[in-house]
Amino acid sequence: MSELLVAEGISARYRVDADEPPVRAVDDVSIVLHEGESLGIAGESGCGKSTLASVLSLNVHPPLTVTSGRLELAGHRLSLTEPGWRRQAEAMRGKVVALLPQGAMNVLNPTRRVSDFVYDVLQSHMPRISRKEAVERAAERFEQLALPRRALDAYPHQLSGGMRQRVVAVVSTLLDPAVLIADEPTSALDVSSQRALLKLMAGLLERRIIRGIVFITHELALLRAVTHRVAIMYAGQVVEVGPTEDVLFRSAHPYTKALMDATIVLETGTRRQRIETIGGAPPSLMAPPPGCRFHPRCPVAMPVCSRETPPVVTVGAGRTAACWWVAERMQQAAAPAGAGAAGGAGPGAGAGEAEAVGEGHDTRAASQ
Ligand SMILES: Nc1ncnc2c1ncn2[C@@H]1O[C@H](COP(=O)(O)OP(=O)(O)OP(=O)(O)O)[C@@H](O)[C@H]1O
Repeated sequence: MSELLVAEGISARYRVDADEPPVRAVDDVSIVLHEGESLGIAGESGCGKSTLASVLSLNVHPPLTVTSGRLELAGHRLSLTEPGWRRQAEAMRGKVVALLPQGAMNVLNPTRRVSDFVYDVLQSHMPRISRKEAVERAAERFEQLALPRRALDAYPHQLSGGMRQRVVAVVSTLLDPAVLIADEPTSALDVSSQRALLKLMAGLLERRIIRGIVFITHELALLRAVTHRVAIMYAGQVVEVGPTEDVLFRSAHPYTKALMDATIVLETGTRRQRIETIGGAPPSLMAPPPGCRFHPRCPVAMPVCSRETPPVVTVGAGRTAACWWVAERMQQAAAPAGAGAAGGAGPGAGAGEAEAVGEGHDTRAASQ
């Protein structure tokens, strides 16, 4: 499968106060989106998902800066720290990559019709397009995706929230971007509007209107519905990547397992959530812990985890996890029988496949 988006070693930080260290919101993240694929990005609130969405969609504005990394988007290469990359990014925004942000429906101006919005969007990239052509182009796309053509004549208040969100989603694809970065696009929608938007996004891919989607959410149920593969983030880093069902139901990384077992708790007075099944809270991204950032909360942490950055281990076909504990288990599983494999992966976990971490906790305890 060919690669549509390749992000390598992306680090991005917010510097809000000169007297304080920057917030290292995304730190050395590498991901790949394949042609025709929907890739989910999940993790607790504050783990850097939206920041990564901003970088991947080339929407990087102060106080956010990119400190390292390379991006390849539909054959266009950008080195995000070289002078001139912003100009290049500006030319690609909307045309090569488009962002559907949280609460996108609110971009519609209440005093103007949807058709005015369509014209504004298209005209800003295609100064010569006539209003008639712009509206016709949108109408065709609406029909293709089973949205009523009459929505173009409506003012935003005449449409439901779900319809407004779908309208903005479709308008964001009018310049035929290769990649759509959808950042929590279904948040604040009721269940039936969520379903309709997910169907619309699947339609965009199936009809090859777009060639790939990065779908950001903290709702794990949605990942199953829309994504082929998923990357799990913790404290600004990717900890596990693989096919969605494998990552969610046969998690390799202790954090993914915790996330799957979690009761997500909304913290009073904020829109942040934390996981209740494991103690502690995610670290401050101004001063993340050394080694593995999850080690202070990890039920299977080893001494090395607090000292050294974990290796990225292949745990199956197209699956990786960044974890010392997983690395040790893979090594044990690969060792010949009787060669000190006590406490290694259990039955069914061959050299190329780590077993789900849930059972692994018990196995490891037995080996100590
Ligand atoms: N404009 C900003 N200025 C300073 N820090 C920011 C800003 N936006 C985000 N951050 C910080 O960057 C870190 C990552 O935030 P980000 O919004 O990317 O996470 P997230 O996983 O998308 O969270 P959520 O699910 O709540 O949107 C957090 O520590 C957050 O407080």
